[in-house]
Amino acid sequence: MSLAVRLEGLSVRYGATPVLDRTDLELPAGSFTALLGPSGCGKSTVLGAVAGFVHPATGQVTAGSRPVRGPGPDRGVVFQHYALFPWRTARGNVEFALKRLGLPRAERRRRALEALAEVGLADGTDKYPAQLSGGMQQRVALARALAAEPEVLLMDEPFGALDALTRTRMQHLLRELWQRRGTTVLFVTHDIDEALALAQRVVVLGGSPGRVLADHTVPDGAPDPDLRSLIARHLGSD
Ligand SMILES: Nc1ncnc2c1ncn2[C@@H]1O[C@H](COP(=O)(O)OP(=O)(O)OP(=O)(O)O)[C@@H](O)[C@H]1O
Repeated sequence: MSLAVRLEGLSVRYGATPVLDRTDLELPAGSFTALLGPSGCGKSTVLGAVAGFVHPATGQVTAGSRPVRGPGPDRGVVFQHYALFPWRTARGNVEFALKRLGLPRAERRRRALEALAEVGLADGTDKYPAQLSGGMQQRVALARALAAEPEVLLMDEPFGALDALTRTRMQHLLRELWQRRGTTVLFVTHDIDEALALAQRVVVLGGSPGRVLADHTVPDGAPDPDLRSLIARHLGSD
């Protein structure tokens, strides 16, 4: 089993405040893991450490075979707030993100159009963010992350601002994309049902400073109410 991401003894402090305490986590290549936990337990901090935005006080984060020293194109990030440039079209936003890869213009365009089609926005490529719904803007953000062909997709409550129906649609889209592409996904949420609907594995973070409280495999097939209650208990016991 090859690992896409490894956290070894990761501790993070913001100033004098410890936020994560010696956290270990391994993400096998191609896996889909949800990171679940109450507000403030350090979920975004774990994701930020893998993305390379947050630096460990102690411990190490490895992506592929390389220690993480900062952001890189091997790790794509999707946030709750889409952070699109309002003055660029959907295609322009995706193409712009590809500039840092040093790809020729024609290749940037090809990849942008392909990624936008993959997220169901083939007809919206020339629209500006203000002309797109929240769900569509999040599709652009997803296309922007996927167009760089990252090995790891890091998602921080990406559907948290969407209405229930759009959210369900986006969850289906994400599952499909993951199955098709085999990208390793780390998905932060505080919604237990979202975690169980999407992921193969649910890691519960909690405590202050945060640490891994539980790590569950999600069986394929029908929802498992016992697993749901067990995870809910872990969340409640924080
Ligand atoms: N840049 C920062 N400077 C200082 N404290 C921070 C910073 N970022 C986060 N924190 C604090 O660190 C703790 C963990 O934050 P983090 O955002 O990782 O938690 P979270 O579990 O993702 O929370 P939420 O579900 O609310 O997004 C919180 O107490 C938060 O207030």
